[in-house]
Amino acid sequence: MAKRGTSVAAGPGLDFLQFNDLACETVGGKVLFATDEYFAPASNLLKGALPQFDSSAYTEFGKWMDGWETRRKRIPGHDWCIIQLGVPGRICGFDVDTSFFTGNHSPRVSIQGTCLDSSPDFSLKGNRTGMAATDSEFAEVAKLRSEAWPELVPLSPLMPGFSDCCHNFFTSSQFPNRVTHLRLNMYPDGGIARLRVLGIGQRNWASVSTHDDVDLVALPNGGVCLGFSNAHFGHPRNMIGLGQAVSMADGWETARRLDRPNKLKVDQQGILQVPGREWAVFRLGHPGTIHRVEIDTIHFKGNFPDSCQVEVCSLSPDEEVQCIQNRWTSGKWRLLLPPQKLRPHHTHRYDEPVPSGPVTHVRLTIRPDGGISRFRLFGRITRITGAVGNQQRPSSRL
Ligand SMILES: NC(=O)NC(NC(N)=O)C(=O)[O-]
Repeated sequence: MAKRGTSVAAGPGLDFLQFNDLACETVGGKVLFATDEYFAPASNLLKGALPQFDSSAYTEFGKWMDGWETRRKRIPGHDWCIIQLGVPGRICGFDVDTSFFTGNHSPRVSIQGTCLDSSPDFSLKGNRTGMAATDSEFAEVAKLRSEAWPELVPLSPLMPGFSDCCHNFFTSSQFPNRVTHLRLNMYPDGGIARLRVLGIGQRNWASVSTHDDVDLVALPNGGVCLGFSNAHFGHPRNMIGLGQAVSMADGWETARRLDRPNKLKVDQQGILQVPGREWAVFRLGHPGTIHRVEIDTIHFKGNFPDSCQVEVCSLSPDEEVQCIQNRWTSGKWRLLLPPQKLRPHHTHRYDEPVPSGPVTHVRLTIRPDGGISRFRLFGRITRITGAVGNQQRPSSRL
């Protein structure tokens, strides 16, 4: 198990904790089956919000807990559930978060995974607190033969959910294949607050034509954040999530920079002249040519950035490794979108960016600081050799 607070390698210089959560309910992840949901339903595992605790909250079944919690087992066997990922992809690691489960946390887990051709047509519905799986649900799930799925995390101990040790990190680098479904096993029973499944989406690009318009940086299309200067209030990966942001927490928000001058000056376009900036770098899901940029400041009203700019480059796998290792201080960046004044709570559409040719990486820079809720890069895929795209990367690298 990887220790809390340490960087967890997912490739040369990469930390899988920065990757996307492919199972979160906000990207369509769902629990299809759970052996038992007596104290709290398994669907809680996939909530986007951080786990909560209310010392005075009880249900008719026992203490209210914000996670998946089964009854104390008095029969042979162990508890498990089947999760359908919202975004199929390569899994680099897991965070099994036991927040607030102390004295009732699951002592051990293992995780299995597979890639199914089609989604099973059954799924748990509604609040299942107080329920165990029925015989017909067991018969349905038996058809998946999930007990034989490859093991991504072997049987491993879990720490209880005290605030200093509630994150149990596991790497999954030994399993390079695309995954659509997981089986989470608790031995023998107990509670887990959240399961974060960290990886990179993998779309089937063979079915996409070079004439189709696609968001090349979107999470389901394989976009991934590979570096950033500041993520104090919200991680930049949130910007490539599905749909419109639900709140400020669903976007990228930096801390206020401390180097903002006492008296502010603007240039002729009304853009603030300040020394400070914040940035985030993404690898596109597929190399492509970008012809439309969207920058959304929805929800950021008193804290939107004054301006932004977008740069692009095309990197080979080795060049990408070098850039990650030197924290993106190098790179062959070209301007895609020159500095633009931004407005609060607004979707900015730029239909005529600088023609750039095929690119693999993008850097969004904001001045001096603030929040962006969504970042979209519409374009067309280009089938080029030698450049980095998730679908073309050797299995030894992400
Ligand atoms: N106090 C508890 O949490 N007890 C039990 N759990 C719930 N949720 O009531 C248990 O022992 O598993």
